[in-house]
Amino acid sequence: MPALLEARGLSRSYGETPVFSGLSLRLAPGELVALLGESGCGKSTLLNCLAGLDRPDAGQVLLEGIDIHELSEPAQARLRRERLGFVFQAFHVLPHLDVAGNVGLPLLLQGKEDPTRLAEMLAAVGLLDLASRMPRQLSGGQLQRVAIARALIHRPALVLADEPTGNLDPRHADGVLELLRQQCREQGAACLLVTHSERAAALADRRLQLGEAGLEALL
Ligand SMILES: Nc1ncnc2c1ncn2[C@@H]1O[C@H](COP(=O)(O)OP(=O)(O)OP(=O)(O)O)[C@@H](O)[C@H]1O
Repeated sequence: MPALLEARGLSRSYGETPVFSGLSLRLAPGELVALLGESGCGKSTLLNCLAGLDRPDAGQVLLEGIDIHELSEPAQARLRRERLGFVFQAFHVLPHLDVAGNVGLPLLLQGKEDPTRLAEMLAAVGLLDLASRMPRQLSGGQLQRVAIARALIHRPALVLADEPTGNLDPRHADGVLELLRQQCREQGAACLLVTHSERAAALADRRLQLGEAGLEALL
């Protein structure tokens, strides 16, 4: 099967300090892959390079066959807006928009507002009753669920999620994992999920470990 996402020979350093070098990775459509590794090993840096939010020092990232780092800035931004769902570790919820405004933003930016889809996503993460709340009035777990719903509402081909269940109780964590699985199963999306949770990793189709030896498959 052709890869939905393919990274070849990715390297990234901060100054003289390498974070990783020569990493290669393939995600097929419909796959949910867990990315594990100790704190500070470079998981977020890798996700940022895969999303085009950070530039690797060497290597290529192909999303649906397109080398994203070769695109102009506006073309890259458009590709991210349309094909990518990114769940940031720090949420990056916009403080001046309410819950519905944040979750609906990807559709608004594409000129494809869809109140039915918005209600469906809010319900899926248990935030329908909080649709008009402002972010400052939300708990950490609620903010995390806003970030998940916003990442999935436009049915992205690729989901990159940085510890999306880190702030959630087991019930909500299971709900979020089920949503990610559904996105893979029903939309053929590929999902790379950074997690420290055994429970989340156990639900993935494959597990990869990032460490000093690079990316290794875990059985
Ligand atoms: N802007 C930066 N300048 C210098 N070093 C950085 C910068 N950002 C990250 N680092 C370093 O790069 C390494 C990888 O960081 P990264 O955030 O990718 O790790 P991580 O595996 O996601 O960690 P965690 O599991 O704690 O979130 C760390 O040692 C970190 O200190």
